[in-house]
Amino acid sequence: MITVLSGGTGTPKLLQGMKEIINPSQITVIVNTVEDDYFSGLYVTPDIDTVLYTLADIINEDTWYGIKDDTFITHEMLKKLGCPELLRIGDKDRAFKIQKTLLLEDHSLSEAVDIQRKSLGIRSKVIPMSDEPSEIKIFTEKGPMSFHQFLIKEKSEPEVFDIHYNIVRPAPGVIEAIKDSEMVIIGPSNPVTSIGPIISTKGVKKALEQVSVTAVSPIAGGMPFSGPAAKFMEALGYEVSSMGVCQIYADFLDKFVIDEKDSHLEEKIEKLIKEVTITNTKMENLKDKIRLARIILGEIV
Ligand SMILES: C[C@H](OP(=O)(O)OP(=O)(O)OC[C@H]1O[C@@H](n2cnc3c(=O)[nH]c(N)nc32)[C@H](O)[C@@H]1O)C(=O)O
Ligand SMILES: O=c1nc2n(C[C@H](O)[C@H](O)[C@H](O)CO)c3cc(O)ccc3cc-2c(=O)[nH]1
Ligand SMILES: [Mg+2]
Repeated sequence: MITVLSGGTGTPKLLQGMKEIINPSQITVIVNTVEDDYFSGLYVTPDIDTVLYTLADIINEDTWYGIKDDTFITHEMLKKLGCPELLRIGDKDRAFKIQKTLLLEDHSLSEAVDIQRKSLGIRSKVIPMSDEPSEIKIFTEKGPMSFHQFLIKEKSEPEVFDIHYNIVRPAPGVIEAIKDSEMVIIGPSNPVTSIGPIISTKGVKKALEQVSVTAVSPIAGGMPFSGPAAKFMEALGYEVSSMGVCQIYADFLDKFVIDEKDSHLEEKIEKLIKEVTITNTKMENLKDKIRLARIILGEIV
């Protein structure tokens, strides 16, 4: 069994490559829930839905959220009716979110996700990091705001001073999945607001210290490939580099895959962890994703 820790963009790309070279039923994905929130009365779990749509091959790869070729009739009508949504939710995607919201009336989040996973014919297990609600606050020059206000309304522009989120208990199966795994892969997701909440979940760090953990850097040449990771790492006092990412994971990390642009960091990183692999970590197409997955899985495939 391989367990993967995931957010909603970088790691789902890697999952596309992994499921091509190992039996999907051998994969368990533990997903970030810190951004989960209500929009238009629906309980939206962005990273979970992206992972489910990716494993079901229906993800919109232009945005890394929502369903490909979806329509936005309800979203546009809501705007006309004067109750616009912060998130641009598609019509099929909305149906999926309505189903999850209804399931949550008498199921936990992890039970609801497992029912939706099966309804999409996905053989990999998908587990939310926790069944407990999280709350995240981004402290900026414009004052404290929610993750989506910062990301979407403010387009990640304001300067960030700090990030706070509450520590939650793991969902059933999270600690067991880590402990029973041949290897745990930390995908190239935002180390602060995607992987940070997962490794801060009670008992997860201790479990990671007992197994083989490999991570892929979401940073190359001092820059993230996308999104606000640089601002968040700076706010927490980490260098915006693969070295900074390595320091965030240093307590439990065994192997680290970094980009060719960071080969100058190899020696420094090897002082912290056993094994460094240098390769092209940019995933532009399925070939890239399979090549990177093969390097990470090594002798397992
Ligand atoms: C807003 C976004 O959060 P989320 O959608 O949850 O995304 P993740 O945290 O899962 O991933 C963002 C993370 O991914 C890195 N990324 C993107 N493409 C690539 C790639 O081709 N290779 C690679 N090694 N990393 C990639 C990117 O730099 C981001 O840091 C968010 O927080 O950004
Ligand atoms: O940046 C955006 N992210 C959108 N996201 C992604 C969401 O903001 C995620 O939290 C981020 O990708 C970070 O994980 C959506 C996710 C969904 O599940 C459904 C709809 C959306 C819509 C948007 C959007 O309009 N803009
Ligand atoms: Mg996310």
